[in-house]
Amino acid sequence: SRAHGGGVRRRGALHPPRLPPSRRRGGAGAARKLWIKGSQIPGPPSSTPFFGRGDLVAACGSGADLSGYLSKLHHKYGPIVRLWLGPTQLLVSVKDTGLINEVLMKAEDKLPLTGKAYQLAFGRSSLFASSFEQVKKGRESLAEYLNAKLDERTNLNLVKVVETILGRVDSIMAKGFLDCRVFAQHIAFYILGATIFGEAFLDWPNSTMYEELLMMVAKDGCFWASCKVPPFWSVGYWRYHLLCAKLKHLTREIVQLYRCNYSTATQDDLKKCTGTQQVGEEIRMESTSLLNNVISGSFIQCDIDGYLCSQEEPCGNILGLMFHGSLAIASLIGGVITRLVLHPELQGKLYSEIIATRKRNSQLETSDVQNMQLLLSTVYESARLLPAGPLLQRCSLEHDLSLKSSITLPAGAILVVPLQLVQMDYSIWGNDACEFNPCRFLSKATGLKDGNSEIHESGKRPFVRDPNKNAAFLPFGSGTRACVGQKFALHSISRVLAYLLQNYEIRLQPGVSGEPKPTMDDCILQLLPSPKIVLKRRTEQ
Ligand code: HEM
Repeated sequence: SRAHGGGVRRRGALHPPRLPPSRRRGGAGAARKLWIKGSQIPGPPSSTPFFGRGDLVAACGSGADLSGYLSKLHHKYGPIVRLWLGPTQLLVSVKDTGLINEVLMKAEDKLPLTGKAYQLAFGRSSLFASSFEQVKKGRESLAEYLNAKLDERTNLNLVKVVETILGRVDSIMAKGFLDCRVFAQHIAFYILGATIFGEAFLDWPNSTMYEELLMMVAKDGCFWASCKVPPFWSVGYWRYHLLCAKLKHLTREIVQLYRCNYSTATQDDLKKCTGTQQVGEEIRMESTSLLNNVISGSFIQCDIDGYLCSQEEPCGNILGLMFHGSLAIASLIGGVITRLVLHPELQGKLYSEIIATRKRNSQLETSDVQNMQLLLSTVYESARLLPAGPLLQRCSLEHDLSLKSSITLPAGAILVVPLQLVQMDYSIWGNDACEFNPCRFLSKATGLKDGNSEIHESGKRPFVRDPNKNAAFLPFGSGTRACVGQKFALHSISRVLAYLLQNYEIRLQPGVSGEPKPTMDDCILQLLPSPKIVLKRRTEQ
C-alpha cells in the first residue's frame, strides 16, 4: 500500500473493499456483478499465484513480487489487466499512460483499508479518508495552507531546521554511525514538524520521543487495520493502542505550545503596530496571511478546536500529515543522499551550481532553488527511480467506471498503477530507463550531457523540463486524489539539500557493502541497505 496508506510488515487477513451500504446489502448480487464485469477485462484465469492470498493488500505495499507478476501480465494481456485475488476481490492494473490519466481522474476514492489504517492509528481524518466526498474540502484547505507556506515571507526557516538536525546527528554519530535513511528521516520529520507547528517545534524537548513514537505506530498501523475483527485478545493490539494514545497525548502538548506561541506572536505583532495605523494594518494582514489557515477556520483548526473543546478529539489530520509527509519526504531525501554518496562527482557539480548561484546573489535566497537546474533534476530523477510506494491505489466505491476504450471497471475493484513499471518503462524513458541520470530532465538545448550547468556556448542556460508534463512521471500521483503536498515537498527538499550541500560534504563511510535497491520497509520504498555516511563541514566557500 502507499506511503499514506501505510504498509503491512506482517501478513494479515485481507478483507474485501468495504462496499457502500447499498452494495453491501446486495451481498451475493454485488459479488456476482463484480465477477461478471471483471471477467470481461483481459487477464489470467482465477488460479493465479495470488488467488486467495490473504496478504495481497500487504503485497501492494511490499509488492516487489506483485509488480514483477503484473509486468508479465501486462506483457501478455496488454495495458489493462485484471487479477482475481479472491471470488469477491478484483485487482485491475493499468499501465498505459493515456489510460492511467483517465483512471486517475475518474476513480475518486481510495481503498477503504487506507482510511481505516489512518483512523485506527490517528483518529478521524478528513484528509486521508477513503471517499472523495469526505476529503474534498480538507484537500482544498490544505492546498491553501501549503501555498501560503511557499510564500516568500512566510517561509520556513530551513537553516534552523538543518542546524537542529545536525545537532542531533552529532549525538548520533558520537554513539555510532549514521546512515542515509536515518538522516533523511530526521530531516523530513523536522521539516514537517516546523511547518505544521512552527519553529517552536525545533526546540521542543519531546520532539525525539515524538519522532520515535510516530515511526513505531507507522510500522504496524496497516497490519492492525487489516484485521476484520479488532483482536481484543491480543496483547500486541493493546500495546499498539497505547503507543497511539501516547502519540496523541504528545500531539496535544505541541498543539498547546503552538497556541501559546501564536498568541505571543500576535501580541508582538500588535505591539509593533503602535506606529501609523497603516503599518499596523499591514502587520495585521501579514500575520493573518501567515497564520490564518492554521488558526482560523482551517482543517487544522478543526483539529485544534476539537482538542480544546473535547479532550478526546484525536487530531487525525495533523498526525496523518506528519505520518505521510515525513515518511514520503524521508524516502525522497534518503534516495537523493544515497545517490550523492554513490556519485561523488555529481555532488561536486551540485556544489559548484550552488556556489555559482550564491556568487550571483551573495547569499542563497529561497527562490534560488528554482534556478538550480541540476539540483532539481537530481531530485526528480530520484523520485522517478524511487517512488514512495510501488503502486498507486484507487477505487470507485459507488459507481462502475466506463473508460473511453469501452472497458468497464466495476465499483469496488482495487485499481492500481504499477509505478515502478511505468516510471522505468524503456519504451518511454529510453534504454537507460533503469539508470540514474538526472540529465534526462534537462533540456536538450543545453547539449551538456554531463549535467554541467554553466552557460552553454549558445548563451542559453540549461532548463529543467516540467516533469509533470510527462504522463509517466507519477511519484506524487495524479488526477483527483493527487498529492496535495507536491509543490511544498519539492521546494522544501530542494532548499534543504541546497543548504546542506553548500555547507557539508556527505561522504560514504569506508567498508560499506551491498548495492542499495528499492525495498519496501516501514510502509515506504527505501534504498536498502542504506549506506553509512559521514558529514564533513566545508571550509572553503
Ligand atoms: C516527497 C514527498 C511526497 C510524496 C512522494 C508524496 C506522494 C503522494 C502520493 C503518491 C499520493 C497519492 C496520490 C494519488 O493517489 O494520485 C499522495 C497523497 C497525499 N499527499 Fe503526498 N507525498 C509527499 C509529501 C506530502 C506532503 C509534504 C504533504 C502535506 C503536508 C502531502 C499530502 C498528501 C495528501 C493530503 C494526500 C492525500 C490526498 C487524497 O487522498 O486525496 N504529501 N502523496
